[in-house]
Amino acid sequence: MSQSETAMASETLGFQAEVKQLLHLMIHSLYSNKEIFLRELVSNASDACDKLRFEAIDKPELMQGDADLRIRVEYDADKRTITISDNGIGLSRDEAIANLGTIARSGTKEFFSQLTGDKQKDAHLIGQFGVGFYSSFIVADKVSVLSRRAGADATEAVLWESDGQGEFSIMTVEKADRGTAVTLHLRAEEDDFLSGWKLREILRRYSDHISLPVQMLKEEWDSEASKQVKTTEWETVNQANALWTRAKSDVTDEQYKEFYKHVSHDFEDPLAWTHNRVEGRSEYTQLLYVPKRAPFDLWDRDARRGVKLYVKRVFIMDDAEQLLPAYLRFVRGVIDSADLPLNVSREILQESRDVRAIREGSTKRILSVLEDMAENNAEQYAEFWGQFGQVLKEGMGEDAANKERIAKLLRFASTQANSATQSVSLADYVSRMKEGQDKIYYVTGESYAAASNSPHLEIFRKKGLEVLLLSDRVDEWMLSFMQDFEGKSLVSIAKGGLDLDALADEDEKKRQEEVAENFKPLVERLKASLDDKVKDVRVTVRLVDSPSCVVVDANELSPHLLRMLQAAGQAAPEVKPILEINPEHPLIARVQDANDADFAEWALLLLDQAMLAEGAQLKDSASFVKRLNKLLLQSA
Ligand SMILES: Nc1ncnc2c1ncn2[C@@H]1O[C@H](COP(=O)(O)OP(=O)(O)OP(=O)(O)O)[C@@H](O)[C@H]1O
Repeated sequence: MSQSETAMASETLGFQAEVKQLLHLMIHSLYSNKEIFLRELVSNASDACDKLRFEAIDKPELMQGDADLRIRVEYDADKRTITISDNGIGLSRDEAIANLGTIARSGTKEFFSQLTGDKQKDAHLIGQFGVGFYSSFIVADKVSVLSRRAGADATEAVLWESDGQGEFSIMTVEKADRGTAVTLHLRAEEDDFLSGWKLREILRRYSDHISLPVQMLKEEWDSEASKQVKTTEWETVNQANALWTRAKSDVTDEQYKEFYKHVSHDFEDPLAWTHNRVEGRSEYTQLLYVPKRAPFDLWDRDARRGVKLYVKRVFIMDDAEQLLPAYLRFVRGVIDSADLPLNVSREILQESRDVRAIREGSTKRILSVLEDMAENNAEQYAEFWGQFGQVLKEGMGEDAANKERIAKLLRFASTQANSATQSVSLADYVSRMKEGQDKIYYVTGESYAAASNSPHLEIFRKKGLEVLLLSDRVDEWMLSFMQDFEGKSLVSIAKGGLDLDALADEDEKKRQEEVAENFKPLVERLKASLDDKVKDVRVTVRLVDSPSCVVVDANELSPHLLRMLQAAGQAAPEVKPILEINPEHPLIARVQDANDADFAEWALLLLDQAMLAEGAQLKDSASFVKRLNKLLLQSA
């Protein structure tokens, strides 16, 4: 290496606690997959070259006469080292400290709290997190990073070194050329990697898709020494063209998968992908992937998104959020535009017609991938839905143009399957509708258990009518954008008067009217007694086993939504419930016979227990308990 190390301003710093934890876990859980360190370091080197190429659009002087970007992998069998070097953007001293000693991603703490100590589970989690640079320590007991930032003087280079135990040292040194060289001092048992053949094999497997040349020194057979010896000539060991520019037929599934790992920093294979060249009004290539697993920061609105933007093969930016709507933020991949200017900024992206065309086209593509999966591979779709269903639901509100397609992709829990798994599509529901049924019924609740035990379901269960059970946080919001599906309106069974007329025969209707008439005096008495606590009291047919329930008018916010608003600290209007009573329940007969002194207590009890069943918290639970005990004793 052509540097003279002047020990200037050397300091030793500690890793952030999470880095220490990550290093420890990684070494122990990823050991069976250790060759991935090379993929990660080559991937970082390639990113560094991409970044330089982008910065050089405005500042061509950064190239300093060396515009042939490339990555080199060398090994030294005597010193037992492997060095991965690039002539990319490089790191300044401050950047080295910030990027190679901390993890600057929000949610890192929460992520680490999920780790269990179980190697296999943790390996998955770490994979999701992205192992990156730190994977070097799986095979190395000392790592040196020598780097000079593009544009910085030769004397402003930096040498970062660590044994991965908790600290790293950093000093300012000299480096003749721009870029980064990462040198791994291999652990004693890792000598296998000190082989040109072995390293080439790993590079072809994991890094063939890298669009820059990955070079190694050519080796020749030396018959005198009876071994392969290195020459001084560099040769390129990968295909070195951008994978997405190749014809589909020239790319194997394995290559697609490896490329996915490079762009997504994911550890696992993707679930599906779509690769197309779009021509016409706007010209671009898209290679988009649906991951298998949700990243740990899927719910973080500021988390990085996954699609990289290239313009004519030049990397422009990571996570260009304009390229896909937010509800598809789980998608990873690359979009390469032939139309955008190279100096495109985030502001320009926002206004660009080309970007709009790309977004619309890419959204349609992803929806097609999902539709295809839903139709032809239900098991895979179920896996997708389990991970990303809640995010896709946001599309109902966010993407009016594709609402109908998204609606078909939705899956719900329902009384038919009687399980919390969301597997019922609206089309399934419609195909099972009873004769005379013209509505799609649903109920919302804080949890699956709350929804599936709702007293509102009683009559539906009795009549064998299917009801969708909704309990995801996003559901109430989604429902406000979903009035109907294929001409059938969606109706909450906990709102408004229940209109099951279409399903009741004449005798039943007549009987209901008679019952309502007979109970009029009781209803009036309850109204008077509960007064300002309820909006109305009425007799219902929706209950079978419960004596009472509460509902709200069809145009009012559901109690569940109100509670969510309150929990989020938002001002929520006060909505008085409508109390409905089940005339067939023995307790109602009991209330009817109560004397004036007890009647008020019974009325409150009917209301409070209905509120509880619905999931509300009572304002005065102590009085409820007292009242309950008093009335229990009376009937003993
Ligand atoms: N060869 C390199 N040249 C310049 N900067 C680098 C190089 N390698 C790493 N870095 C810097 O160090 C940072 C951390 O790298 P690391 O591999 O840990 O994470 P990452 O690539 O950002 O993402 P992930 O953790 O998902 O792999 C990078 O984001 C980059 O800024």
